[in-house]
Order: sequence, then structure tokens, then C-alpha cells
Amino acid sequence: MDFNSLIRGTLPTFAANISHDANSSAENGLPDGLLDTLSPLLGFQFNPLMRLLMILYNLTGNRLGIDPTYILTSVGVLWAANKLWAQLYSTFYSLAWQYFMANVEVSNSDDIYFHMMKWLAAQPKMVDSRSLTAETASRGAWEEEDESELMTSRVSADGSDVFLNFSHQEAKAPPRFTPAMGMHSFWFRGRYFKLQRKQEALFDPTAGAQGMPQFKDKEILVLSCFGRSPEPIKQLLQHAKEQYYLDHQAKTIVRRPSGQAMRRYGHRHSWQQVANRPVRPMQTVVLDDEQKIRILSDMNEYLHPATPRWYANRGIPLRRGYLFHGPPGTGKTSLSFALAGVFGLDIYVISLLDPTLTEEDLLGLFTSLPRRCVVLLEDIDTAGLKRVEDPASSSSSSSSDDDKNSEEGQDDTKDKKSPKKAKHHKSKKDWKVSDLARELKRAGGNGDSGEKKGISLSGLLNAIDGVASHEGRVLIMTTNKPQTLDEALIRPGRVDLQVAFTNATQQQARELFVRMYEPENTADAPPSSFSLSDHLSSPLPPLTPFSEAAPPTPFSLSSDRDGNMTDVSGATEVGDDEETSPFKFLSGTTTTTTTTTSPNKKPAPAPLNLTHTTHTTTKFPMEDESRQTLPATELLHIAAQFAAKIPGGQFSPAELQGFLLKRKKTPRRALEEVEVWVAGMLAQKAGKTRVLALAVQ
Ligand SMILES: Nc1ncnc2c1ncn2[C@@H]1O[C@H](COP(=O)(O)OP(=O)(O)OP(=O)(O)O)[C@@H](O)[C@H]1O
Repeated sequence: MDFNSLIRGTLPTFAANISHDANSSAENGLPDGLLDTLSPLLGFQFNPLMRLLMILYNLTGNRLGIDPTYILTSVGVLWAANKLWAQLYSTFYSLAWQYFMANVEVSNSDDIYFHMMKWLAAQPKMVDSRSLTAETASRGAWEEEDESELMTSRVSADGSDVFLNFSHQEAKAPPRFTPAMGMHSFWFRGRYFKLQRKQEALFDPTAGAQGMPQFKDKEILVLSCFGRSPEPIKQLLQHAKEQYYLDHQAKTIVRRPSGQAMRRYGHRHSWQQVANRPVRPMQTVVLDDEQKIRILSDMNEYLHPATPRWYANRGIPLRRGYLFHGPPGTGKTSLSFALAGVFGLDIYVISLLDPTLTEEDLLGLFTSLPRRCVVLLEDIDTAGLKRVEDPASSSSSSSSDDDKNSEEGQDDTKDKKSPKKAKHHKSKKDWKVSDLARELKRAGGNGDSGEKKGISLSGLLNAIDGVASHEGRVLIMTTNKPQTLDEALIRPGRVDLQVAFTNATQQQARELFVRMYEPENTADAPPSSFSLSDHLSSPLPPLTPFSEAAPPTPFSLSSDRDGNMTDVSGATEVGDDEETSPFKFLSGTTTTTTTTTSPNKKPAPAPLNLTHTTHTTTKFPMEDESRQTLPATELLHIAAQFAAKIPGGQFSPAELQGFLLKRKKTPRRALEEVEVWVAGMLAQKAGKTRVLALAVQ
């Protein structure tokens, strides 16, 4: 086909140019008939793009005087060079990667992945990268935030009251940017690192609903650096981890069992972090100092690095259990959290009431605990722990040494005494189908599925100290009704120390009052080690007479190696002497000998010498206009007056705290209103009503 004639027919305006171009093609370096030759090959007649290219081709040749062939050739050469370079680069890179680079892979199923991503998100170079993934950064309730950043407006209801408005807080919270999928590079401590973020699909035969097989996405970070040693990468990961926990130092991480599907994977998948709360200072838990000292010392000794060997040499399982019992709202949970905070341990909370929790799960949860941690089993009396009674074997179980079996034996004995219960234990030949159905229902199954629900006592005991159970943890069980607990559950070895909590005494009421209105403690991270006096409540002067300008009464407690406490008060001066106590407290994994002040220069054998120091010169900051600020002496005075109006042992610390919280800026008002509140509360308790009159709140 003649290209020129085609152009002339279709584009008359350009025809002249084309013919001119054709004539002058030799001048411009275009070989005659080149276009004619190329046009059928390139599908020129039908492709508008090719037409456009041809027009540009001619224009370049004619107007600019540049030979288009050169341009085409140059583009081709550049393209080929680029391809060659990419090929060479990938060959050299894969060779270098294989022989001259060290690599470490991190999977998103591991905590290190999150440490690394958080660190990467904070790197300015990474944030400026062109390839990023945006994520919604969630903030915990306890994370510090700039109030003005989140509050969009203050809405005034009637011109007097001002309410905060957080309606746009989610919109104002900036997203977090992390490196997108693909290759990235960054520098750390003068070293060049490559980072590859990739995703892989894994086939999991049991992951889906009802155990249906399905594909799961798994993310992997591959960190590489030049050199044959992975040491720099290890340092980088360690650094990222440290940075991550820097933020958590003064926090207690709370974990609960993961969902049923995740629990199946076991180990670190069994638990999920549900909260990251500020450490609860031990001083904020109002409890008898002697009880505090006993439990702190016991736990400290148990957590000591030398203890496992001591236990192993004597063949004793390395476990420690505490039972906190007392009325609701008396501080059992608070003390558990404070203890976890003191020793820098994470807290693992298990609810035995969780309907999805099977005995197998419980066993798995206990076996996947970390080396040192606090396990909290709350309100075990409400968990409905029951023995699995087997009518067929009940008569033969009484002679076993095993706790559970022997307890079952005891049950039988009890049943014999109780005619009501004994009715269930008919001899086998008297059994009817209806009896069988009733027994199946009693055992927890529906009779149709035969699946047993809930945790039985033996299931819990197995998890706590069965052969597969993890050693090294501290187990804390809390209950309101210790008398209802099975003996097997609280026998020594399972419960080593019991701590009784009671309703507030007058002294404790005063302590709560002072804590509520004392100036805020803005101290940051707790020290890595501490002396016991750091955790005891500041001593208050004697309760009566409260009108006296109470002078500070320093006192100290000493304990001997057996834990016997001796009051060594009567010291003349506080802090006149310092001596190094051989008693060490641990926080996290750091151990330091601590220095405690001792007014009595006791000889070395006593491992623990403690002195309470008083705060007599407390300064109250003017934070808020509506806040009543009181000098320290007046605060103590009002606190004593307040306590005198509280009948001892009637109200839980939680109830007192609730009353004070509603007047948290106005101690004088609290004092004025406490009598009405006490009268109302007592009436309410006597009438056993749960509803409170407004005046009483
Ligand atoms: N002894 C205490 N010292 C300081 N605060 C306390 C004390 N007891 C209770 N509180 C306060 O009361 C609230 C409830 O306390 P906590 O949950 O520790 O009680 P509990 O004994 O575990 O109650 P429950 O038996 O109902 O679980 C908390 O806010 C806590 O600060």
C-alpha cells in the first residue's frame, strides 16, 4: 500500500507536507520509502496513535532539524541500558544478599514485628519515604495527649457551664505511617540497612469458621545489612524493643486469653494484650503495712534469680500462690495490680466464667505463660467450680492420695451425712432413664451432645499445678467468700499466703482522704529497684485528738529472717543515719542493693530495716480555681475530722472512694456532707436496698 497516497486521501492538509517530507527525506536522513515499508508492519493505517507518532516523527525531522532515527535509537539504547542495569543490579544484589549480607526475618505473629514497626514509624527518613502505608493509630485511655489537639470546641449549655467536646477527636488524631510493601532502605548508627516488607498467604487447614480450611495472610519483615554477621541487625532489633518498652516502663500490661480461634495456635497466640495501664503505686493501696510487707517480701524472695535453683535442689515445684479474700471493694484487685507494678511484671487475667473456656484451653493458657508474671484469677467463688461426680466410681475414690480424688471421697462422706444429696447416689440397679438424664444434665452436658461445659475443680487444679503447668508464675486468686472454697484449691502449695481485706477502719478512711486531696505525684518511671519504705503508706499522726498540730511520728519496722515484724519506733530523728540493707527488691530483672534509713542502728543480721518518713512540708499547686487548696497541716486536721465521722468497718474503701471522688476538689465540702452520707448509707445497708437517695450520693 502506498502510504503517501493514503495520507493525501485522509489528511489533505498534511499531504503537502508529507509529499514535501517524502521529497526531502533524503536530505533529512530518512531513507526513501521507509515509511511505506514500516507503515503496514506497524499497523499504521488503523492505529491513530501510530498516525500521531508519524506526524510527530515528521515534525521533528522537518521543524527541529533533528534526525528522528537518532532519537529513536537513543531511546532504545537508554531503555536497553536500563534493562541491563536492572538485570545486573538484581544479579549482583542477589549474589551480595546470598554471600555478603546478613538477614533476619521477623513475622507479624511475633511481638518484635510490632516493636520494629513502631520504631520505623518514628524514623523521619521513613516517614518521608515515597511508599508508605497509612494506619489508624489507636490511643489507649491512659496515653498522654494534648487536650487542645483533640478538643474542637467547648460547648456552653447555658452560658455558665462549660462542657468539653471531643466529637472530632478521631479526625484530629494523626494516622501512623509505616513502610509499604516492597523494598526500603535506612541508616541506623552509621550502617546501611535494607528492609523488605512482604506478605505471604498461608494455608491453614483449621483456621476458618467451624474449622474450615482457609488462606491466611502473614506479613514478614526481612532486615538485611552488609557483612556476614547479623550482629548489627540484632542490635537494631534490640534497640527497637528497648524503645518500645521505654514507653511501657511505668505501665502494667494486662493480658487476657485470646479468642477461641487464636488460642488454638498456643503459646504467644494464647494471650492478647487488652490494656496498658499506668503502674498503680503500692502506697495508694490502703492496707495494713504488715500485710503489705509480708507479701512484698515473699514475692521478692520468690522472684529472686537464685530461687529456682533452691527449689530444684529440693524437688519443690517453683510456684507461688496467694489468696486475697474480703468483702467487695476492699482492694484485692488493686493490690494485685500494685504488686505487678512493683515487680515490673505483666498481669494475666483469667475469668473462669468465660463460657468459651474449656479445661483444655485453661491448660494451654497456663503452659504458655512467660517465665515471670502475675496470673490473676478473680472471684473464684463465683466460677461455679464443682467436682465432677461420677456415680459409678464414687464409692471407690476415697483412698487415693491425690487431692482431687481424696476430695471426691470427702464429698461422698458429706453426701452420706446429707440425705438430700444421698438421694442422688442410688445403687446402679435402681437407676431409671430419667435418673440418667438428670445426671447427664447435672454433669453440664445437654444429654445430646455430651460436651461438658465450664471448668471443673479438677480441671483448674490440673492447670494450676498439673505436670504440664508452667513454673515461675505468681498466682493470685481473689474471692469474697473464702469459706465456700474447696480445701483442695487453697491447700499449701497452691495458696502459700492468704491476705485478708476488710472494710475500712477509721485510720484507713483518713488515709484515703489524704490520698484523695494530696498534691499530684508527677514522678515518672519507677526505679528499677526500691526499698520497702517506698511502698508503704506515709504515716499519719495518731487519729485522736485530731485538733493537735500533729507532729510527725516516725516509726520503723524491722523484720528478722523469719519475717517476724518488730516495731522499732521511738526513733529520735528521721533519716539521721543510712545503712545499706542486704535485702534487695527486684523490679523487672534488675537487682540493686537498696539503701534504707534506719533510726535504730541495729546490727547487720536483720535483713530488713524500714523507716517511714513523713511529708510535713507538702505544697499544693494552684491547678484549678475551683480546687480547694489546703496547707498540709489543715489537710491532716480535716482528714482526722472526716475519719472520726466514719464508723470503722462499715464501709469498703471503694464506697469511701466513691463518696470522695464526687467531691474530689472540695475537701471541706466532703467533711460537711459526710455525716448525711454515712446516715444514708447505713440506712440503705439496714434496709438492704440497692437504691441510693440523691442526698446520699
Ligand atoms: N484498700 C484500698 N486502698 C485503696 N483503694 C481501694 C482499696 N480498696 C478499694 N479501693 C478502690 O476501690 C475500687 C475497687 O477496688 P478493687 O477492685 O481493688 O476491690 P476488690 O476487693 O477487688 O473488689 P471485688 O471483690 O468486687 O472485685 C478501686 O477503684 C480502688 O481504687
